[in-house]
Amino acid sequence: MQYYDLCVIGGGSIGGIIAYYSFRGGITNIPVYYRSIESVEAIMKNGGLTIKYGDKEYLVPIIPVHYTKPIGKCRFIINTVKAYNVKDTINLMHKITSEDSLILMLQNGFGSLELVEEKIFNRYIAGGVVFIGAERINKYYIVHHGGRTIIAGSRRGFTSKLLELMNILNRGGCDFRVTSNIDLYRWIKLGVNAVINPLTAITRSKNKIVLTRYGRILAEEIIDELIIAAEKHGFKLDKERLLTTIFRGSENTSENYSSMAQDVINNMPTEIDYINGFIAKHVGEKSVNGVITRIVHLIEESYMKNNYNKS
Ligand SMILES: NC(=O)C1=CN([C@@H]2O[C@H](COP(=O)(O)OP(=O)(O)OC[C@H]3O[C@@H](n4cnc5c(N)ncnc54)[C@H](OP(=O)(O)O)[C@@H]3O)[C@@H](O)[C@H]2O)C=CC1
Ligand SMILES: CC(C)(CO)C(=O)C(=O)O
Repeated sequence: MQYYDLCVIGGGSIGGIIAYYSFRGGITNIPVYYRSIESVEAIMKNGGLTIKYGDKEYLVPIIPVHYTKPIGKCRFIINTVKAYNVKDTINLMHKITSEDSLILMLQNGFGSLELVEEKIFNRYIAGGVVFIGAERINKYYIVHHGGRTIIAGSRRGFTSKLLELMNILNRGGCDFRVTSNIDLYRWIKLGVNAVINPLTAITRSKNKIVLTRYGRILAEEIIDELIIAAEKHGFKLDKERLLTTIFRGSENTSENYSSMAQDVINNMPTEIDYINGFIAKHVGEKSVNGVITRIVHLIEESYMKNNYNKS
């Protein structure tokens, strides 16, 4: 059985950026798993992933693999598929891990980490929040639009494996940090995504739309409800600090189309249920977050002609 140091499941925008930092951090053989044969073939033809960062392009020589044909076990597995695809990767994660492996889930919103914690035992599992803007231009070409911080932590207790992963990614230029309170950061990141993602998706705009007058008004309305939801889970968030984080996030990634805006532009399903829909479940369906969730679902319905199976 072949052993790899690090594997990525889902080599889209964020998975590609993780492969880039890992490669620069000294990991040379990186299997990256994809859902479609088209992605595997396009990346093989290109000789790897091309990452544009600033005005430079880097070729990252990954090993593209279809998710139904695993090629070996991995010490670190970084899962960067969309939240609604996580359930399809559970089997793969079982196959490519051993009891010594660490799985890091990097999806936005709530639900993905919980699902993996529920389904996978005898493995180290961690969650992380990503403050990076990345855009997938085509199957093999990804643009890094700014930000370089990832905060990760395990809800099953401290593991030094996360520090090992931190060393690799830090060497590669990523500001990867480890926390003992990952849920606090997941709530803060939920605030960032609950504002930036639907506002950019509805308007099909770059992240800087949030910095406009109505962007700021809506941000406050969304965040007021998020604070109530967080309190129900025992987290007291400060509104002004949260808004500062959100607006700074929009500035740092101002030229990025959020992952949800990219979904809408590409006629794909969105993660709205894991983000604003999750907040609405706590504060009522008639809330601002409830309305935003329904508007984004309406937009999805306008282009989803049964050509993609979300279930
Ligand atoms: N884009 C961004 O700027 C940011 C995104 N995030 C979060 O990161 C996560 C990933 O988003 P993003 O990178 O934008 O997503 P993308 O849509 O760009 O990429 C998703 C990737 O997952 C692959 N995939 C889907 N199903 C499977 C499967 N069953 N097995 C293996 N691979 C699979 C797809 O394969 P294929 O190519 O074959 O379709 C694709 O390569 C999301 O939760 C998002 O919210 C967080 C911060 C910033
Ligand atoms: C950080 C941000 C807002 C970057 O665009 C993101 O998480 C996303 O696009 O999903």
